Formats: sequence, C-alpha cells, structure tokens
Amino acid sequence: MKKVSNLLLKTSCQLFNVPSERQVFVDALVSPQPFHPAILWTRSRPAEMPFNLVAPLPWQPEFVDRLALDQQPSQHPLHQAGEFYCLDFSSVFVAMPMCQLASPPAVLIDVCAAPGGQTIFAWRSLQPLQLLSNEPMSKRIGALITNLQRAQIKPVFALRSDSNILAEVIPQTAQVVVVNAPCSRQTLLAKGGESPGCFHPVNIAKNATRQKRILANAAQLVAPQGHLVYSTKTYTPDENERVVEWFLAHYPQFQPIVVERLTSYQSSLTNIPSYRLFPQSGLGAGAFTVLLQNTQDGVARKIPATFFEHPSVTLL
Ligand SMILES: C[S@@+](CC[C@H](N)C(=O)[O-])C[C@H]1O[C@@H](n2cnc3c(N)ncnc32)[C@H](O)[C@@H]1O
Repeated sequence: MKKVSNLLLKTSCQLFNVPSERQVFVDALVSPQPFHPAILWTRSRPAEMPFNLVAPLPWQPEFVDRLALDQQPSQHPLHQAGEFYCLDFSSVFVAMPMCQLASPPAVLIDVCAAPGGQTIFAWRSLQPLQLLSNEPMSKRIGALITNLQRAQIKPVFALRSDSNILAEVIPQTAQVVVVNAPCSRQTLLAKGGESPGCFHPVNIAKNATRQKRILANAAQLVAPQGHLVYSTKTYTPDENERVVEWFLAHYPQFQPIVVERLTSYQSSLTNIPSYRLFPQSGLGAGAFTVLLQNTQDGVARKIPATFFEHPSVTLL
C-alpha cells in the first residue's frame, strides 16, 4: 500500500463531499486493483472467440469486449495481425460521445493522437471519409504510426503539428474533432504506476493552461454544426469541468450535448452535461469526457490539397 499524500487527500475533498466516498477513492489509488483488459475489434470478431469475456455493460459499443482478468490479449497472434487493438476501458469511456454522432463524417481530426486509441475508435465507430491523426511530439509519432499500420487503419493521414498551426491552416474543416488532452496523469496511480507530482498545484495549473490552449485551437477546426469531444484521464476538476466552463464562457457558439449512453456517469462537479469514470467503479482507472457542438450556421471549408503535400503529413 502506498502512502496517502496531503495533496491526494485535498483532491479527494474537491471530488467528493461524503467522507466514505473520499475514502474509497483514495483506497483505489493507494491499493490499486486490476481492471479487466479491453479490446476493440477492428474487423468482425473471429468465428471462435479466443478469450474469456466478462458480461458487457449496457452502454458498451458492440465492437469492444472486456476480458477476464487473467487474459493477456497483447500476446495473442490476432493482436499482431491487427484484428484488435488493446486499450484500457477508460479510453472506451472517453470515446463514447463519438457513438452518437452521424456517420460518416467527411473529416475527423484527432488532435492529440498517440498512441492511437481514439483514432482507432473513431475509425471503427464513424468510418470518416478523411481521418487526420495528429501528434505533435516527435518521439511519440512512431508509436502512433506503428499502431495504426498494425491495425490496418486506412486511409488515415498521420500528422505532426501543433494545434495552433492546424487552426491556422485548416480552420472549420472537420465535422468531428477529438481532443484527448495531455494531463497530469493522476489515473496512473489507480493502475499501480508512479506519477510523481501529479497532484501538485503547479503541475495541475500548467496542464490546465495547456488544455485550454489546445481546446481553443481545436475549436477553430470544427465546421459549423460540427462536434468537439474533449476528454482527459485525470481526476482534478481544474483540468476537467473548470476547463470546459472556461471554454464555454469564451466560445459561446459551442454548446454541451448530452451523451445518452453515459447519463448515469454525470459529473456532480458541474451542471454541464459531462461524464466521469472513477476507479472505485472497478471498470477503469478514471476518465472525464464531454461532447460540445458548434452551433454556428454555415458550410464546412475544404482542406487545401497543398496541406497533404507537407512533409509532416504521411498517408498510411
Ligand atoms: C492522453 S494522450 C493521448 C492518447 C491518445 N488519444 C490515445 O487514445 O491513444 C495525450 C497526447 O497529447 C500529446 N500532446 C502533448 N502536447 C500536446 C499539444 N500541445 N497539442 C496536442 N497534443 C499534445 C501527447 O504527446 C500525448 O500523445
């Protein structure tokens, strides 16, 4: 069992009013329990299921399975063959808003894409006509491309660009924009990992500032009537509800949209329809997600052909 830090206790007080709820949350972080592995089938399931499954949740997408705790899907030959992608169930949770959007969107942009889970979910659930998977960090783009290639996600353009460049070059072009933002990574603790400084106020403030910047740039990419999915895998309200409240105050053309399949996960920390998964649910280490719509009228702009000729853009 790990030590309970004062900063963790402070965060638990921000999240829960009831002491017993705080306690189960803290316990889930200091004595982590294993979560069922999840897989996303990129193609139809094989005739014979190679894994032991647990019962699906009512809202689970039909192309996702949760496996028994002893299963190790990443070592199965079907993984290497790209028949499925391994992702933690929190990643499924944050992607759920995509399941209620119209398919196929003409353009979908994943702004913070490595190592690829949200891009693969977007491809499987929405089959966008043009899929752009962006990762600005050069040391992470290799893993993104490897994963997309192994899972045979095509066509997809892998990009390495900052969100402010995208906002400048291809504004109002995407029916769907996905921002699974970099964050303070507090949920790593619930997976048994280390995440030094994850509850420190300076670290949280730094991440919140970065998230607002990415979200503001991502908003520029959204076509009139298009959608923006914002999510993190961290607990602190400053990186979640407060970011969304800030965003809606500054970009009033965006409106939050109810995600029908997640209503029982409504965040109690805001009136905005937005959803949280906590580790004490036993489903995943933790997540926050919200669906926003650009209510402006108008038509989507076209991505200029020259954009795809840039050396930082690779067609897979
Ligand atoms: C939570 S991870 C994304 C996980 C990914 N969506 C998935 O499902 O596999 C956040 C990603 O954002 C990237 N990132 C960091 N700074 C960024 C920035 N300024 N703009 C966009 N993405 C950024 C990180 O390198 C990281 O790959």
